[in-house]
Amino acid sequence: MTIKYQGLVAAPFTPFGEDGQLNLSIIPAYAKMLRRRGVVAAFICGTTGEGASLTCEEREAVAEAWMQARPEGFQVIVHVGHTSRNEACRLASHAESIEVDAISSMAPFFFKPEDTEALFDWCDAIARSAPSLPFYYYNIPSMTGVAIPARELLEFADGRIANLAGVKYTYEDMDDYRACLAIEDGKYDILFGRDELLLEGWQAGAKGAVGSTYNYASPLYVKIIEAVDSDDLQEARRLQDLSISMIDVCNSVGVSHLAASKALMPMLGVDCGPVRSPLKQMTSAQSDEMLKRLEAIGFFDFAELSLPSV
Ligand SMILES: CC(=O)N[C@@H]([C@@H](O)[C@H](O)[C@H](O)CO)[C@@H](O)CC(=O)C(=O)O
Repeated sequence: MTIKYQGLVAAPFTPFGEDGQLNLSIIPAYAKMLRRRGVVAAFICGTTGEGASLTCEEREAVAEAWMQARPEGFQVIVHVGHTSRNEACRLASHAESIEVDAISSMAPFFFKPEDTEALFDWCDAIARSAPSLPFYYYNIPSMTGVAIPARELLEFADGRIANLAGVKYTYEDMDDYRACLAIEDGKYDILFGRDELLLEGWQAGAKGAVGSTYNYASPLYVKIIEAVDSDDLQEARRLQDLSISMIDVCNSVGVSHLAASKALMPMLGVDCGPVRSPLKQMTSAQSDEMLKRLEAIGFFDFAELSLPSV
């Protein structure tokens, strides 16, 4: 059952028009652009995709649009997590009915699972709603407030959730990350989710990584992976430092990292529009400031983009 995603998986932004409604028409160009820039799959409706701010009907429409648009061989993983288990199960069944490649769910983030068994029950119900699809637990304590070690969940669920494929691991606990990879010598696919630590994740044994900055800076990360794989750690560290500087800029312009980085997408030919409430939209002054600071760190060279005229 376990499939291994090898390489970069982007977590796409959900495209909205200026009216704040879905703009699905750009998804074909979005999928082609990702593929052309070295990305192997899309993890949709997650954090970057503002999945928690979409209705279930919108999430289904986004999943259908990616399935119709995806280039040959490009995989689609659908995040189906929700605060209502019934809705999460419904989204999982829908994902199975349109034959996506895998599903994933984060822990519920209002009423939270109090222990490993409660988290297992949550994942089990969702995974059973799409029994033919690989299921990934989405570990993202910074957003859910649930920091149950992923290794504990995998050990508890082992042999009980038939389609458990692994974890999408957006956390900095490298001991737990390594412990997940070590279970039966790599039985589970543990996708690394912290772009600013990709070097560390790859050294620990990651084979696949999911992230938001792979939407617009994938060439940089392709080079980090190549440098680690060829034991050129000095070069890998230099490149990872550029990623950290880029993320620092997007984190410090006065809006969320998500809103700041979504505003970069028109440069890639895919205008994903505004963010949805409650996130704050960037002002044009903030955007100009961000572009100036990105230019100063060489972003347009390492992300292989043209500097827009401002
Ligand atoms: C909280 C958050 O958005 N985390 C990002 C990272 O790619 C993150 O943006 C990056 O590490 C920069 O901090 C991803 O792990 C999220 C992700 O894959 C998703 O959108 O579901």
